[in-house]
Formats: sequence, structure tokens, C-alpha cells
Amino acid sequence: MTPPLHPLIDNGLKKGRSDFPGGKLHCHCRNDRVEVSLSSNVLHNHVCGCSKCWKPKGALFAIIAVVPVENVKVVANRDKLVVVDKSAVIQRYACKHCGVHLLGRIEQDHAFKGLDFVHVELSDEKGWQEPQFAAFVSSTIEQGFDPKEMDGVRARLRSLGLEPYDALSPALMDALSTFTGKKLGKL
Ligand SMILES: N[C@@H](CCC(=O)N[C@@H](CS)C(=O)NCC(=O)O)C(=O)O
Ligand SMILES: [Zn+2]
Ligand SMILES: [Zn+2]
Repeated sequence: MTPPLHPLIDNGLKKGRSDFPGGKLHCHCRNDRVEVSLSSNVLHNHVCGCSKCWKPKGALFAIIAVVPVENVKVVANRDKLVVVDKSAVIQRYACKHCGVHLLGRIEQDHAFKGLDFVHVELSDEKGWQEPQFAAFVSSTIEQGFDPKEMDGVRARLRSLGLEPYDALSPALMDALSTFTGKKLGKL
């Protein structure tokens, strides 16, 4: 028995719609919810096992995607947002009351600058791009997950169509290395 991975995928993946126009994300507060409006669908949606991405209680993975910053707008209760770790590459803005991460932004020179990181499960709308792969799978061990159970977790991810990686997907790793190669003048 594999443990719950994430409520959005535990009962199988639901495919998104290519014509999905975006929607609103909101935090988990009962009142005065922080709201973020996205004016497009997301890209590169994936599950992430790292310790920094916000995940719902009991889930082994986060589900996280990117969206161009110009398509992202905080539309309600922005004053409740705080940066979780100012030293991180991704500045993750969390609701200081419920702890949910509403968006992650990269301010420094970086391959992914210009893309915000968001969790589509914070939306009531259906049609968001479904997860495409699993990232930072081995990082779950750092948070206490039994290394002996990793084969089962990877098999379960594969059965859902989510190829497991211990960093990002090859395409995203290539994008990061292309950026570095150019910066170093090697490309
Ligand atoms: N093993 C580390 C990996 C952390 C990590 O590198 N996370 C990736 C995926 S979200 C990243 O890009 N982090 C940049 C950041 O957190 O700013 C952990 O679990 O904390
Ligand atoms: Zn909240
Ligand atoms: Zn992560």
C-alpha cells in the first residue's frame, strides 16, 4: 500500500482542457481569503516532493505549476501574504493565517524568472493542466518518508503516468543548464 500522494491524483489524474482560460486561487481561511487571479492556464504542472513546496496535510507531494507573471494578480487580502523564506530562489508568498502558499516568484536572474509558481488545487474551477511528471521524489526521504518504500511510490507515480525524477524533468533541467551555459559563455 502506497501512502496518499496528493488528493488531486490519488484517485487517478483528471486531464485538463487546452482551452481552459484560467481562474481564481484562494487560501484556506474561512474569512477574508487571499485571492489570486490567473488569466491563463498553467504550464509544466507537476508533483514535487521537496520540503519547500506547500502541500496539503497528509500528502507526500505538492502539486505545483508555473504561469507567466503578467497573468497573475493578487485580487483580495494581499496584506495577509508573507514571504516564507527570503533567502530562497523562489520567494514563496504564504497566507500568514492559514499557511497556504498562494504564489512563488523569482526576483533574481534565473532561467525561470518571469514565471510564477502556483498550486491549482487552490481553485474551485476545473480544467487546469494536469500534472505532467514527478519532481524531487527522493526529497520525501529528507522529510521522514521511509526509503524502503520508495520503489512502491515510484511505481505508483508511473502507474499514474507521472515519470519520477529526483530533480526536475529532463526538459526543465536542460533549460536550467542552457541558461547557465549561456551565462558562462560556453554556449
Ligand atoms: N532536497 C531539497 C530540495 C529543494 C529544492 O531544490 N526544491 C526545488 C523544487 S521546488 C527548487 O527549485 N527550489 C528552489 C527554491 O526553493 O527556491 C528539499 O527537499 O528541501
Ligand atoms: Zn489564509
Ligand atoms: Zn518543490
